[in-house]
Amino acid sequence: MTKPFAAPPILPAASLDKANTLVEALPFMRRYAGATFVIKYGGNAMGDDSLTESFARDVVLLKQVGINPVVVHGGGPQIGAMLERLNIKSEFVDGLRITDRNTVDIVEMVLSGNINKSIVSAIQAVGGKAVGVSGKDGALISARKLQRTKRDPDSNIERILDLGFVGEPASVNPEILEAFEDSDFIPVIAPIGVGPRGESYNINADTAAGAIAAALNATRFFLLTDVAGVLDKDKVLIHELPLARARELMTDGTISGGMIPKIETCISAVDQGVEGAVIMDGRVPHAVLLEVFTEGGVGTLIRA
Ligand SMILES: Nc1ncnc2c1ncn2[C@@H]1O[C@H](COP(=O)(O)OP(=O)(O)O)[C@@H](O)[C@H]1O
Ligand SMILES: CC(=O)N[C@@H](CCC(=O)OP(=O)(O)O)C(=O)O
Repeated sequence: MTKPFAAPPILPAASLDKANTLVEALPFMRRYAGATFVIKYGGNAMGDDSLTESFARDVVLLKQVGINPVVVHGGGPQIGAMLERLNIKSEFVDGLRITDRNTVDIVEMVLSGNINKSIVSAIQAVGGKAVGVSGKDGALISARKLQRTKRDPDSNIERILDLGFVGEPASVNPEILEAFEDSDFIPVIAPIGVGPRGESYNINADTAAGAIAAALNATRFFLLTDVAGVLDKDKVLIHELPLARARELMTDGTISGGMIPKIETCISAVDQGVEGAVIMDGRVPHAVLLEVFTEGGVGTLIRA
């Protein structure tokens, strides 16, 4: 006798959603297997322990599915807090911290010490393996002093600004990072550069991350910030931004303030061969996973 047909059990909607999410992720896992992703993790996204934990889980998952994540971190607010504790005044020009000899010591201590090791610990606490390096290790980031000029609005004379030990990457030697590619270790990089005489330079973390993404020919460069992505004139998120359009939006003033150096960094990374740069909200839990493994993503994708 044939068995009566048994109706399949009805899955609760939440379980079905989970299954669909996993199925949706599969083609992305295939597409990105073996790819390098450089992720800039900013100081503003670090304040909250649960956010740091969700970021660490995302990075570990990427590594687990065969992607090669490289983390470059900032720490502006944390440097500011330490300087304040030590009663050292700090000023910014065009978003860059004026960094005298005293300040560069503190910047290096906070970035390569406290912050770097707390991200390494966060990754290890969720089961990953991480190793912290600064741009000085393995001569990863050779830096030169950043030259800045500013036009005086009254006299219209261009003046040279001395930002002290603020540097820009002169060259990136990715050898030390290549050593981690075939290992289980996730590199976590502090944006400190080394000058010709072994001196330390304070490099804006977006800039350092962009230079590393370019040197590694990364498939994706993620910039985690505190807005959903690039917004248009009506404050609506732009999902895809070709390079030419990005330049137009800077010229017509739609992109301003802190977003300008980010876009410039993304344009330069894409110009140098990075397949796509994504600006997205690091305050959204699991922002990286949602961007990588879901259709449409969550931020603004900038590409050629
Ligand atoms: N078109 C734009 N789209 C999104 N953000 C913009 C735009 N133009 C200017 N911004 C500003 O840029 C800021 C991001 O830069 P910034 O504050 O320097 O970020 P972070 O601290 O993460 O480095 C946003 O919070 C926003 O105020
Ligand atoms: C030259 C310069 O300004 N360097 C930055 C480096 C840290 C950084 O960029 O951190 P966020 O990404 O968190 O802003 C600074 O001293 O604050």
